[in-house]
Amino acid sequence: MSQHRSARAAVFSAGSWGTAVAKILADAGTDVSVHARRDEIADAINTVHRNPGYFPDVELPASLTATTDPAAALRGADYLVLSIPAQSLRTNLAAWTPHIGPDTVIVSLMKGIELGTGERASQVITEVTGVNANRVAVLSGPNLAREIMDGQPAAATVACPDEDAARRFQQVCHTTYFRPYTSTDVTGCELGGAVKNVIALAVGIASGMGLGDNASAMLITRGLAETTRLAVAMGAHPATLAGLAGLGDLVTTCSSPLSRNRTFGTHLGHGLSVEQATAATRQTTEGVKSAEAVLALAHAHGVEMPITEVISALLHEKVTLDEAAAALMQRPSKPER
Ligand SMILES: NC(=O)c1ccc[n+]([C@@H]2O[C@H](COP(=O)([O-])OP(=O)(O)OC[C@H]3O[C@@H](n4cnc5c(N)ncnc54)[C@H](O)[C@@H]3O)[C@@H](O)[C@H]2O)c1
Ligand SMILES: O=P(O)(O)OC[C@H](O)CO
Repeated sequence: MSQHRSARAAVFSAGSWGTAVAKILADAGTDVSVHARRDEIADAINTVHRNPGYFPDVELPASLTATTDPAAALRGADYLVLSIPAQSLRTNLAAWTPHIGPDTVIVSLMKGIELGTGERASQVITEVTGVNANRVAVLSGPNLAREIMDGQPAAATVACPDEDAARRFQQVCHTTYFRPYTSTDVTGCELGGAVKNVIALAVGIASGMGLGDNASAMLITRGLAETTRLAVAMGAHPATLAGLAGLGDLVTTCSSPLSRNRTFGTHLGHGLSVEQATAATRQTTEGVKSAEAVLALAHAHGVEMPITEVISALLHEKVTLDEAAAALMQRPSKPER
């Protein structure tokens, strides 16, 4: 990247988190081009500097532009920032790959595991694009898009096997309200981000069933234990799961009514079916699909994940709410670990 020009980032797509990260990047002085699927969203970003689909009340930096043309968005990009539903990544990325430059670093914002393959987003990215893993990074942490759009303070982790690449992206997304740290533990960050969505479904369900804060704390704490067991079995560093992309994200997602995963769980706890809860949810709720993929990883790695197991059974409507709660409470007694 030239020392004489600003870094340039292409953000795909103009959803909730894509828009928030595009704003962070632009506020940090990075040139940003957002790829939107719909003409009216791209036009509104370019003309009135707002995204009417997600944050009609927030004015975006005037330097932030949008297009529906992937080639135009990616032209000269130092960074391709990907923020689409994890289950749609493989197909979309295959279409975008011919436009990715030879030195472009790809940054995943996605918190999901691919069904069928059990792959994390960074693995799908290296497989589909052929880009070396040293050019693939992950940004993850306790980051509710709505709060960030309001300029409220937040921190996150940028993970990449190449620590210099992580440091460079850290610089281009560091603002007065957004503080990124670096890490080389991509596996830990991605698993922390994906599994917390499943645990947030559980906490939402408990809340919807009218259970108290003790039950929420139990699910958060034991949820972290099972997340850490899986992540460590897959090569992650345990400290990552105690950090922003682990405990931090788990706490914010399980506590906030802004979380789509927690809210989806609350709907289930109120007695809605999965179909009804899906109909009531407009935005991406990664945990609903990822629960099954996480459970498959747990089985493949011989790791016990009782909360994930019960949530997966509930999502497939194999157990009732009461049976799910009883299944967790009546497990054999054991030491805490
Ligand atoms: N919203 C947040 O607060 C937040 C924070 C951190 C991470 N994330 C993660 O970011 C990722 C994106 O979530 P989001 O909140 O932006 O979701 P969203 O539903 O708000 O936006 C998703 C975007 O992807 C596009 N999209 C939907 N289906 C698609 C498909 N099949 N093909 C191509 N594009 C498609 C939509 O048009 C939209 O632009 C998820 O993995 C989520 O876990 C979200
Ligand atoms: O709204 P959710 O449940 O997808 O959570 C959003 C972010 O991942 C919180 O860090």
